[in-house]
Amino acid sequence: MDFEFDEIDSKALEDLMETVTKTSAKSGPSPEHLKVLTKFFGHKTFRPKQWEIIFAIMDKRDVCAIMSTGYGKSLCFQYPSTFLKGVTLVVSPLIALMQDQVLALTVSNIPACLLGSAQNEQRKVIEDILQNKYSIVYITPEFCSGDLGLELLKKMAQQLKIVLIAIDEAHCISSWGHDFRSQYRNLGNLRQIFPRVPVIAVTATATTRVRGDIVKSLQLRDPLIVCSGFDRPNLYFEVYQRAGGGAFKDLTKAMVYEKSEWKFSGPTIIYCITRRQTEDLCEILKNCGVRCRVYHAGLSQKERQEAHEEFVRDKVDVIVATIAFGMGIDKPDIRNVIHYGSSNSVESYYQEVGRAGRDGLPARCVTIYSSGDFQILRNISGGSVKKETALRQIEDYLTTRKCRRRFILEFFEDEVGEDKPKQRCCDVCTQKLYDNRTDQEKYEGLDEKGRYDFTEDAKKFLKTVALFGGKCGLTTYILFLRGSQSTRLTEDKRKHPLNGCGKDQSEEWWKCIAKILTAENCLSEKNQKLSSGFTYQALSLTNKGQSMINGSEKLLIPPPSTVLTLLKQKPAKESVWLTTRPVNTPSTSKQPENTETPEEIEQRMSLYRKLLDQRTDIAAKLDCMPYMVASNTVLMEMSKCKPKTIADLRTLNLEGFPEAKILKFGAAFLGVIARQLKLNKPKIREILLQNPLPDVSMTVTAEVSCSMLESGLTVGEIAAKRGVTVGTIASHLISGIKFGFPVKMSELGVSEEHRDAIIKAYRGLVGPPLSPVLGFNSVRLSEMKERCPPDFTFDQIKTVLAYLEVRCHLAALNFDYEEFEDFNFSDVDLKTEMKSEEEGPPLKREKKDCDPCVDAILDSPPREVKAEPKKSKKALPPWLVPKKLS
Ligand SMILES: Nc1ncnc2c1ncn2[C@@H]1O[C@H](COP(=O)(O)OP(=O)(O)OP(=O)(O)O)[C@@H](O)[C@H]1O
Repeated sequence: MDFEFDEIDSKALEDLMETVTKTSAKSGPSPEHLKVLTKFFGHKTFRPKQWEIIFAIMDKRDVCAIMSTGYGKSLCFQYPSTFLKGVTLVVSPLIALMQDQVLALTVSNIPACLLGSAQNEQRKVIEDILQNKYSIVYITPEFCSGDLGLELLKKMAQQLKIVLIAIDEAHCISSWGHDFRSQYRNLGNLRQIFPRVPVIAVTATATTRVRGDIVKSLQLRDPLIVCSGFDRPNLYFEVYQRAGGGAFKDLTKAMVYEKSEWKFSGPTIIYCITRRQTEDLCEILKNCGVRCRVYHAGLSQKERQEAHEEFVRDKVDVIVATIAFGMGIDKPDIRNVIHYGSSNSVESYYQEVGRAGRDGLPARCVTIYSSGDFQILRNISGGSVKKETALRQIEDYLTTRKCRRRFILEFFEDEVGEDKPKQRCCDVCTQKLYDNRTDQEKYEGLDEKGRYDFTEDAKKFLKTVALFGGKCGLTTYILFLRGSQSTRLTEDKRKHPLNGCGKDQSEEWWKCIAKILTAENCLSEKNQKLSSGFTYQALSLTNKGQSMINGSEKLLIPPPSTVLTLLKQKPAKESVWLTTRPVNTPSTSKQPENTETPEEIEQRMSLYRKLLDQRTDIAAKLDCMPYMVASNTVLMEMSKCKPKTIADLRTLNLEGFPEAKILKFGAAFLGVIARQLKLNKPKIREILLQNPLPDVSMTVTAEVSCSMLESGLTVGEIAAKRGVTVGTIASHLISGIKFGFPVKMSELGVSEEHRDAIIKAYRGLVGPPLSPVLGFNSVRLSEMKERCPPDFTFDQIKTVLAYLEVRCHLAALNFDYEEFEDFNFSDVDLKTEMKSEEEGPPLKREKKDCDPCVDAILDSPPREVKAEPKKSKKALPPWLVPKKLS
């Protein structure tokens, strides 16, 4: 194996192992365990269940772990081989998933490989495995049970130190599970091949029945059963009904409004019910400038792969998909999972939203549905009793008025805590926390008992059903009620006086009325099959419904939650602050106060975006996913702390950014930070463009020479390349100085001695205090030349004067001048000078702080001038006041 944990030699390791087995799981990991964890995985601590599991494995005990998505199951089976310096064999059902994991491990310098049945370099990989080159070997269940696989496994058992057998997605073993794979059934023979090696079975979902099946099939011996629970505290659940203003408007509920644009707050999956819906929605989003792709089973394998790749590589922000987009999405930073249309069961829903926020950061799970979705789902699923029950359960979830998290946890028979609204939990809790008004205080049209009078609308609906003889479905009745002139209605119905009697209410409203009437036993549903095979539900009158049409009985009931959301809301009292956005929800937990100014935040975000770009470049070069290089959190932290050296990076101890990544990618990120820090200072060229020196111009040819100098050529080389004299190039560069090109004085043959002497000569000629901006152009060069030593050239004199001119101009504009190294002095010096003018004699300055150029100016005897009126504390000394400030 070519990875080493060099601080531990093998003797020490044996001693350590003894200590490990003697240590109890409760006493927690030792410093050595944590050292390995940080070095290879970049984590500071184990999550509680992780350590329990890892301890059991190292104690040679079998484990069956049921841990929620994103809990960190992989670490449980990846860690033991790095710590024990052995090999772990992982059986996993999906090649794509294994490829991702192998890539991620390789990036972190943990040697890993993958063996599948249909693989090109099988022989080479097998050779390398047997030469102990890999710490983690991924293998498909099919390969495992083939002849070649069995032979390899036996050799591995004889020749290598196998420390663990891991069965990932272990629910595939059970026909009771939702993804049964027959090849998983044969995995029990691993026990015979590796009798003394501990086995771990991991899955995110397993009922008690499936769990029993796993233990039995894999022949686990007295396994430690660990269940992390189903709760995903970082997920925020929200549900909205489609409002009828178009799909984009609906989706804005799941978006954020930033800089006059609606955006998704990060990588997003939008699930739709049908392929057609995915395509329509994708088109709408594309037209609104969202980078998105569609994914469904009707696309070719290549198209699906491309869409998947573009999403995981951050080339598109949104994937609009059917549930075909599922297993094998390892992307940890998905910020939103949106169901545009209801899911078909609570199980599928929770599995789908489980793909959000696997990195542990907040993520949103938003459902935007319409009651019509259930009919579409019924048509797709065929309407078995099991499917019908599943649909009822998800509908209950969508319409519940209790905490949605609680609903889910109760559904999975998981532990539920106290029944009170919580922060950052779901839209229902948020509503309760921030708006504790009763329904009648909140919505219009409710009586003091919170009831709504549906009598009039109920009668309209029932009359419509009667008119159609109870033979039609909901859609037809609603078309009629809302005054449609569609040819789906016969002419007599289009012209009927009742046509349009309910046009002042929305489609969604009428769907709710139908539901209420069904629940009240006034309507009955019956499945009808058309000759085309399509089924629909006909709604007909019951006796109770019939008698309600002409009776005086009122339908005065508390409205179901679906209706409430359609009622007009009364304005909230000022003190009631309403939000359903988790990101905006204030937390009572202690949050560090952000003391950044808006400019600082903008700078940090600009750096963050550049770090993201750098990550994309690195990932493209390595052909891996960006999140494998560094997580968003790591980059966010870098943009906050702005490390300057590799040592700084190490000190930051960034979660999930281990030593291997620091060494591989640290320099690239540090480069971005260094560039940004410099860039944050306004570029002198930009300042001079906006506030040009008076009476200066620059030719195109001069610009070319300046650019060539910037590209690294010397003055001589530029002259040779352009076929002109050095003097010509010098004149180009001198004009460039006045436009902010950072030409070094030394490049034009000006030493510090030259500079000081020229400034002295200038001062002698013009006299203090200098008014450089006014003075430079009027200076006679021949006079200057006479005042300088004879070997000084005109170009040297012009260079220093050009610098002095820019320098003073910038000082007047209150900019600093770090780009002009030769004239680099801090603002403190200038301010000191300003202060001295305003408040008395200048402070004695330490020589090392002073810029010789400025000293030369400042040290000259004062000249009497008419004092300029003081404008502000920041007023400049008169000699620095430019002619014109734009
Ligand atoms: N001890 C830890 N400390 C901090 N982060 C961790 C720790 N263990 C795992 N993680 C992080 O948690 C995230 C999810 O880990 P992992 O992919 O192993 O989850 P999982 O349980 O296998 O999820 P899934 O069911 O989706 O496959 C990863 O970003 C991983 O780096």
